[in-house]
Amino acid sequence: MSERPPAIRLRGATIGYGDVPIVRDVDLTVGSGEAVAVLGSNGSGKTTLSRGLLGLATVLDGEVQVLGAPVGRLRERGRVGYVPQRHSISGAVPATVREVAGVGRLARLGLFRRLGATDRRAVVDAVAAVGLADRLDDPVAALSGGQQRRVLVARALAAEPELLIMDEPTAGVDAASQEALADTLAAISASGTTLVVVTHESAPLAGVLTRAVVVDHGRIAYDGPLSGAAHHDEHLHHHPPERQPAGYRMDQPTVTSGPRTTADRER
Ligand SMILES: Nc1ncnc2c1ncn2[C@@H]1O[C@H](COP(=O)(O)OP(=O)(O)OP(=O)(O)O)[C@@H](O)[C@H]1O
Repeated sequence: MSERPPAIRLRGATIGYGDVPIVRDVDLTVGSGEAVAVLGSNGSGKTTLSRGLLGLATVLDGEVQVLGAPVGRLRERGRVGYVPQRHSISGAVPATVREVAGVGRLARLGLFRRLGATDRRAVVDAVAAVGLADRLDDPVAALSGGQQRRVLVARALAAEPELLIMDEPTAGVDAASQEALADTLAAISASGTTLVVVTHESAPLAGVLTRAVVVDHGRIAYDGPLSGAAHHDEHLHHHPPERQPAGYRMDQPTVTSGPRTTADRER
């Protein structure tokens, strides 16, 4: 048995935006090293739950602890990696794949440190892990949407986080790359990293994710083996959402992007 605290611990947690609750009265413990799928229909609250773990949505009631610390109080933020729900990196930023992945590594080091040889190697490894080794020095703007999505995954991997939270990492990613991602996540999981993956398509990652949490109208409707989740989530095969919020900048450190505003959502 691990002596580490649970990676995630929610007790009576209500999470929302402003003073509007979205996820209500949730109890959930994810042990260190677990690999969990968060499933549920569009709008059920999956993203809000994951953003609550990152301090990007408001904890309105109850307790939310991440890696043993109340949310927002974790000092080394690079211990938690996040792949946000975006289909691609919006253009206009003249950065290369290596540079974007490097930003993820900086989140671990603190922004004013420089990348050393070990860090640079971790960045290259992360990019290779998502199958983009041959695109390292290409501008991300020259990549396809699915490839840009993989760069976001590499950015999170580069920090070698203890807890990796991914929102729809396989959306818009082709089958071969999904397989590569599954292999990468399997390796990370085997090394002890805790995985929480919000997804509409658990099949590509079924070999990695063992436990499923199904969110329905802001509450947990099922928590058990992934194999038993399907009939609790009749919307599992719905298409992932199409939203692409404005104002997103890929040069932001991994977990510091602010919550979406109402204005963003209405665009
Ligand atoms: N920034 C926000 N401000 C206010 N309400 C929000 C915000 N983000 C999401 N919501 C609302 O919270 C509810 C749950 O949204 P959430 O994104 O958590 O759902 P989801 O289960 O991840 O859905 P999807 O599968 O479509 O991504 C929705 O009703 C949505 O309108």
